[in-house]
Amino acid sequence: MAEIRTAIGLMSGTSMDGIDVALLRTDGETMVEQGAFLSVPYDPPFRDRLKQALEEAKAITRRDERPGDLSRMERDLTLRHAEAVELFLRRENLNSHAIDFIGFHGQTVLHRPIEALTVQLGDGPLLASETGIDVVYDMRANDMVHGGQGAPLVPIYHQALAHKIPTDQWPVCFVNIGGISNLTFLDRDGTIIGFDSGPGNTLIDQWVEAHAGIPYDDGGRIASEGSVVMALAERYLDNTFFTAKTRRALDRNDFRPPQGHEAELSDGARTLAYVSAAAILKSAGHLPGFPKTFVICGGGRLNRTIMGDLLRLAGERGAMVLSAEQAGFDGDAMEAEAWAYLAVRSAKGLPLTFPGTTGVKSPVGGGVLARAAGTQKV
Ligand SMILES: Nc1ncnc2c1ncn2[C@@H]1O[C@H](COP(=O)(O)OP(=O)(O)OP(=O)(O)O)[C@@H](O)[C@H]1O
Ligand SMILES: CC(=O)N[C@H]1[C@@H]2OC[C@@H](O2)[C@@H](O)[C@@H]1O[C@H](C)C(=O)O
Repeated sequence: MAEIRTAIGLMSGTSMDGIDVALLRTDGETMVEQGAFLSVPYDPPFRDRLKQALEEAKAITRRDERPGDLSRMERDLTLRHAEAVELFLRRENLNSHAIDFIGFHGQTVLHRPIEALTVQLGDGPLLASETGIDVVYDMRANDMVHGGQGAPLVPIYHQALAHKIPTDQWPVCFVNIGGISNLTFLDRDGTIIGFDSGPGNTLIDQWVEAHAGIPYDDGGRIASEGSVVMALAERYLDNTFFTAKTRRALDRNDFRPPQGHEAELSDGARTLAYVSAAAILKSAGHLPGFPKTFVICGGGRLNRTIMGDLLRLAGERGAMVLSAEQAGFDGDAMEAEAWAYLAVRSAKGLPLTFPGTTGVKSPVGGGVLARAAGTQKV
């Protein structure tokens, strides 16, 4: 029997809302047993520093460069991850010796697949020495070296979970609506296709922050009071990203929020919620078949306006839309779980990405292993 490992996954996503911590026991293949989950939010000043880091990162031309405050930021971010692990272990009454690996995503500050440039802030060796646990980090870079888009990486984890969906409901499409949205299409013949599908919550967050001073539209309530400004929605949906022949991984800055004068608060939120849902359906047009079931994960599933639009748009084409929870999963924990799963795969030398998921030439592994004493490439 394949060896079972215990791993902690750490995700700090494009929404920059905090650090998600998830425990997973897995063989890195079909055996997956979910454990506890903890979300540690960033305080507003730290979020502001992260936003500033995205600006400073625009100057990076080589992935090891850390202009401006980025070195200090990388250290502070890593120490916050170490604190999150410590808090998690304490709360779960676990000893660090019980954990084989940490899968450390870090914070993406720049992602330019056309230039084969991806930068995640996160110091693996520092996290390993702070926690005393082996850390697998930098899991996107090797994919890009081999011609991939460097994202998404979560599809292979979705595949490991998908057996929970009854086979008569396949093909199934997992959709993660985070800062950016991405999807994974799985069919019974083993087909696995994944790509970024559009602006998830980023535009909505930026809109309500600029015009109402709040970080996100809780429950989609503001949007529910507005109407879609179709001309504005179409401007986003006409972006060449949706019609290009090849799928491309997105950077947080690929879509910009509307100008203040283009809509009033609730109409803007309503329009951007519609854009989030319609973008997913538009991107799904590039799949080899239309899914029978959509499973919606990530924070966007809590925006009832986005979910309502998805139900209507997918329903018009005969598909069912389920939240992660309705399908038997934890929609908040899934990405952090994925990073734990990927860490175990990386340490076992199993591929992380595939031609159908990132466009990489052939399946490749990735990640760098930082031993609690010393670093090596895996
Ligand atoms: N209760 C809620 N109502 C509406 N939206 C919510 C709610 N909770 C979270 N969100 C949205 O979800 C976002 C966070 O989602 P999530 O944590 O899945 O993203 P992420 O992991 O940071 O991003 P990515 O998957 O792109 O890396 C928030 O920024 C917010 O827009
Ligand atoms: C470069 C980068 O960090 N991309 C993220 C981002 O957030 C969502 C989407 O864009 C996805 O491509 C990816 O994260 C997920 C977890 C992934 O790689 O599967």
